[in-house]
Amino acid sequence: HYLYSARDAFTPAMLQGKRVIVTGSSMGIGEQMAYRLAEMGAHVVVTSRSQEALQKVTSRCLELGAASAHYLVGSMEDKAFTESFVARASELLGGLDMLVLNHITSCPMSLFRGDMNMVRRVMEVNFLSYVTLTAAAEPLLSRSNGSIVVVSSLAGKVPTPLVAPYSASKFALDGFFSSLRREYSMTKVNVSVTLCVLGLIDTNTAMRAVEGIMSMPSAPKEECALEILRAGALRQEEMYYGASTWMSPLLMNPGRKLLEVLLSDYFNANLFVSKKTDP
Ligand SMILES: NC(=O)C1=CN([C@@H]2O[C@H](COP(=O)(O)OP(=O)(O)OC[C@H]3O[C@@H](n4cnc5c(N)ncnc54)[C@H](OP(=O)(O)O)[C@@H]3O)[C@@H](O)[C@H]2O)C=CC1
Ligand SMILES: C[C@H](CCC(=O)NCC(=O)O)[C@H]1CC[C@H]2[C@@H]3C(=O)C[C@@H]4C[C@H](O)CC[C@]4(C)[C@H]3CC[C@]12C
Repeated sequence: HYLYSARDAFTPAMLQGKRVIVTGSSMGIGEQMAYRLAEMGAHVVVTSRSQEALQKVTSRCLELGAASAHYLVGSMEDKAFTESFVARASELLGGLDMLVLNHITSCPMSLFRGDMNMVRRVMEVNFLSYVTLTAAAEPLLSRSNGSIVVVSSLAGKVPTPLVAPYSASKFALDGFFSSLRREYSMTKVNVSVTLCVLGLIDTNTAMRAVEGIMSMPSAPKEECALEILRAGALRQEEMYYGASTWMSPLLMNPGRKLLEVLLSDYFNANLFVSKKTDP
């Protein structure tokens, strides 16, 4: 009943006029999220390293009905770009209602053989830049009672060979953003955090990456994009898409949820009267 009623509660009007950032949106799932938002009449800012691709995406967003569409070019490996990005994007939007963290750096599927530069780059782009963007967005999202949407993977819940650095970055997202969600709840910060756990999606990147390595059914990026935005708009804690139906109950991990609640009783409640609490 809960899942059915939750799905019914979503209407495109929920995102009409909303001010939304989508990172990693020059292609793939991010590009499709920009188009779904445009179709719903949202204000969008898209970003990645490729200006030409972003120009095409923003033009298409305006054709599809976006209330406004802008792009900012830069790499999330560049700390100066990452640290200034949210301020620049929210200037264009006139505020911020939803931050969709989606970008990833490329890393081929292979056995880990000690490539520490690869591990550092993956953790920097796939994880640390998400934290930097969130820190900058938090005051704006608190003001709008907004939402953070974090795009993750089955590989961020299930240890996976051949993608150890990628998997580590996705597990890190779960640890950080699920903990941040607890802090928001305990300090009455009305910002939702949605972790999106995806199976294989038919983007060019993923199809190329798994070719000859794995045979796994893939789900359509267009529908995936809508499901991510639906979960964010409904302020769901987690969403599962593109994995087999029988996987979802296993991924929900009720034991972890129970421990989350039980362990929070051990904390001194006085520490959580304000978000600006020093430990
Ligand atoms: N496709 C799949 O099967 C699955 C995908 N996911 C997740 O979905 C999300 C999107 O995946 P997908 O659409 O396949 O990825 P794509 O490779 O299609 O898109 C990645 C995006 O990130 C951008 N990007 C890459 N490097 C950087 C950088 N250094 N700084 C800023 N932007 C960068 C790319 O643009 P540019 O090159 O122009 O910078 C592009 O827009 C990821 O978080 C991924 O982990 C999760 C599970 C499965
Ligand atoms: C390897 C992909 C990400 C890095 C990349 O862009 N490589 C290409 C390149 O370097 O040019 C991974 C992006 C999505 C992953 C897949 C995913 O997350 C779903 C499954 C999760 C499962 O635990 C393992 C298999 C997955 C299909 C996984 C495989 C690796 C990616 C394609």
